[in-house]
Amino acid sequence: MARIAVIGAGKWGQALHYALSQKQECLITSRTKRDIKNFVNLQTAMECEYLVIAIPAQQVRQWLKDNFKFNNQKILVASKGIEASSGKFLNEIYEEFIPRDNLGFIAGPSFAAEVIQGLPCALVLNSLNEEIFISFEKFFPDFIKTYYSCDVIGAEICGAYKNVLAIASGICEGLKLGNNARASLISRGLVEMQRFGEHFGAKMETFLGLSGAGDLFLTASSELSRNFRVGLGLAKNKTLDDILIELGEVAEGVKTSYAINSLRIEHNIYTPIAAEVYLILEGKNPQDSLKDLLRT
Ligand SMILES: NC(=O)C1=CN([C@@H]2O[C@H](COP(=O)(O)OP(=O)(O)OC[C@H]3O[C@@H](n4cnc5c(N)ncnc54)[C@H](OP(=O)(O)O)[C@@H]3O)[C@@H](O)[C@H]2O)C=CC1
Ligand SMILES: O=C(CO)COP(=O)(O)O
Repeated sequence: MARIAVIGAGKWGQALHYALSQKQECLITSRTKRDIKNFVNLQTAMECEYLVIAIPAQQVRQWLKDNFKFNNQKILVASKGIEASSGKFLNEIYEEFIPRDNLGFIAGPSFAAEVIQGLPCALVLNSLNEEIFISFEKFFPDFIKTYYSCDVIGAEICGAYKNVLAIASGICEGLKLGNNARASLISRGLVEMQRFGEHFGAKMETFLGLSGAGDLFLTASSELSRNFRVGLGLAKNKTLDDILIELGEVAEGVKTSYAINSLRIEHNIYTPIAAEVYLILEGKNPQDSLKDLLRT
């Protein structure tokens, strides 16, 4: 009997399933049935001792309410985002359903499209309980180097915030503002997300490592990123609806922009780039926004 299962067979769930199938049998399940080796129903997956959950951040609460039965499973959360309706981080939502000692959170630069080809990458497994890291690290294949961190909130904020910054970077690219502008935006974005994180107790070093700078540099500089592609579409004055239909996959930065906007107002945090992304999503002209951000 397999001891580990992935829940959610989107891009990231399938890539993690591929990776976690290298050393042992790994089950996978999803809302929509798929022709994938070891695809099982949800009940069978839920019987595993170890679960990796890769569903969009905005769906997590409802999914947990409707489907999850806690049976002392150890869980790695693979999603990146902040719940827009409440401004809650994913660790806060999961902790409403599962004891925190059973929870871990994946962070770090990891495009599913590369992981599923077995290309090397490094991930951080974040948990307040180091035993979660020790339990899960042995499941990962040689091409994924894993690190431990206890800075759960830092990892959550990095993974969510960099998606919003990737939208801004995609806009900058789409408007052909040049490499200098993009590097300015990304590095200022790193400072911005660190300032936001500090407010919630995140550690500075998390922002300088794989979860922060690592994932931000990756996502904010590649068309492999869905969030970056949302930015490219916005720069072409496409409607958000058209962009998301064309994408056909989740771009977490869109809803997370709304969450960050509410949190920055509530907590009075200076987040100029995320604020402009929010305004663009609400209809501001991207060119005006980038001018407002980059001019002296
Ligand atoms: N793709 C990547 O490179 C990476 C993605 N992530 C994060 O992983 C998460 C998932 O992303 P990804 O897999 O790429 O997204 P996709 O859009 O490829 O897939 C999302 C999957 O979530 C499932 N899903 C959607 N809504 C629900 C729901 N209400 N209940 C249950 N399942 C649902 C769908 O399953 P079904 O198709 O069966 O309906 C769908 O396949 C995101 O938070 C993303 O930021 C993190 C690192 C890398
Ligand atoms: O989180 C990711 C890579 O680490 C994937 O980013 P996108 O969702 O923008 O494709």
